[in-house]
Amino acid sequence: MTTTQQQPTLSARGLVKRYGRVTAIDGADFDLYPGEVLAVVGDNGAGKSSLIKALSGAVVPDAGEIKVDGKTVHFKSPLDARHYGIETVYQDLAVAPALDIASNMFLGREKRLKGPFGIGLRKLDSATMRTEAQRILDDLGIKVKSITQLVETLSGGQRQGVAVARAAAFGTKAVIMDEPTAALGVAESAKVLELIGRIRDRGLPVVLISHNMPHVFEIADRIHVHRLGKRVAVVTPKSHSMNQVVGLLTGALKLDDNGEVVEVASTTHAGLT
Ligand SMILES: Nc1ncnc2c1ncn2[C@@H]1O[C@H](COP(=O)(O)OP(=O)(O)OP(=O)(O)O)[C@@H](O)[C@H]1O
Repeated sequence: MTTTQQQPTLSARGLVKRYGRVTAIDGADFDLYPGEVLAVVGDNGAGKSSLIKALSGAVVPDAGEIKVDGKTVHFKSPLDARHYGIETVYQDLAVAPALDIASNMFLGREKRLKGPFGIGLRKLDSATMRTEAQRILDDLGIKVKSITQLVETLSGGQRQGVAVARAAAFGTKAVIMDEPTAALGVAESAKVLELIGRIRDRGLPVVLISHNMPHVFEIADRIHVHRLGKRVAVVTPKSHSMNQVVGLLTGALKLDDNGEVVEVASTTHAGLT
């Protein structure tokens, strides 16, 4: 159960990221608490991807602060974020289709044989990697024919499962997922959502970027609404309706000082230059 009395696992204050004249993140705040699935929603171009890229080390923000377990961090690359236990599953998945499942699970973290074969000849310990990869998939309830199956022979949902399982296996603080169900059918999406729930229940908080409101309402504990480069609201599927969340992300609605949803008077394009 999430309470905002806890210390966030991953948080940010006042993040800014500019690409030339475009301000993709404009003073954004962010909080992920232990034991939760936090959905990040927003219109196209709101800056969701840029925000998670900053949180996962893929871009370096121009200003602002990121903290892991309350300690300020300065990620210079995704590897830095990984060292802190933050794993990201990107939209394009970054799996190697021509390699088998076990090799994909250990991509960049290959195990070498002990002794002269491993140290001198850098021979891979394929047997151990296969056993461990199988255990990870079994733990998460992901079924595949064989751990030595090439990833290119898997369905989109199974590939997503391998990428998510890899993140869940190596992440110790958080798993961030950018639109994990975007390319999947109904049944495969349901499996990925189930998997997200299982990862959360095993104690690893998940950040889920999604345009799919029914998915968000099905799985998220809290919803971070992003608009024009910043966080404009945090609500829950229990306290707010899908229509309200859509209103908040389009700017038709806003939260007032008491946290109540109110309509925004129609604007006359003030502020647009
Ligand atoms: N590498 C880049 N170079 C230039 N502009 C960029 C770059 N990445 C993002 N932007 C711009 O920053 C803004 C925010 O983009 P971002 O991809 O973070 O938004 P998003 O909310 O994830 O959008 P979508 O839902 O469409 O993926 C957009 O105007 C986008 O065009």
